[in-house]
Amino acid sequence: MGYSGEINFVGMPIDGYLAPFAIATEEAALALQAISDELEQQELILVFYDAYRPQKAVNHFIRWSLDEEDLLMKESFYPREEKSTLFKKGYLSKRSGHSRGSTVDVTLAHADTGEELDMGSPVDMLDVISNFNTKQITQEQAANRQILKQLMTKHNFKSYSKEWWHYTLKDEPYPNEYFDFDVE
Ligand SMILES: C[C@@H](N)C(=O)N[C@H](C)C(=O)O
Ligand SMILES: [Zn+2]
Repeated sequence: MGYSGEINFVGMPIDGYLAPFAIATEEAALALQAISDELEQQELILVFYDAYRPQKAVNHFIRWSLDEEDLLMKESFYPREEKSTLFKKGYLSKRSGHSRGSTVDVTLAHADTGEELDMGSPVDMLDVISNFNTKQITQEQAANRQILKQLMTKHNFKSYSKEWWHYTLKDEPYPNEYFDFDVE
């Protein structure tokens, strides 16, 4: 839940993230619980990087993208992209599914060690290597992305071609509402 701290592509706590919590609609939360239950048999766990995102946080991302001089986190999060193109290229959205409450950024980890499966790029690496079907990763990394995708799609989440970690509930309960209450 990096947006309440400093380890994220902006490099500071993001507006509206007052605590490292994951909030989701009841419908999404129930589906995610079912996924977690199923993962237990495989000794894996779901790791959350983001869930509900206030619109004020999206507005923070927009302001940040317009500040050409602030390249504090470029090397770690968007080394091959210009920050001014991140929205245009689909790595960020001005009307984010996250603000509708039924979108999550997730990965898988081993239940015993907490070690994340190798997906070929870290969550929020804003780069072509994070595109689901990139050719820049190994077969094993691609297989790990498939494990996550199969599980999420089985439980009615749809994937996003630009970011292997980003999933939205298919029948989301608030398809046209962009919430703005704080994460706390
Ligand atoms: C920034 C990344 N975690 C993300 O969620 N990107 C999508 C496109 C979004 O902003 O909704
Ligand atoms: Zn996302």
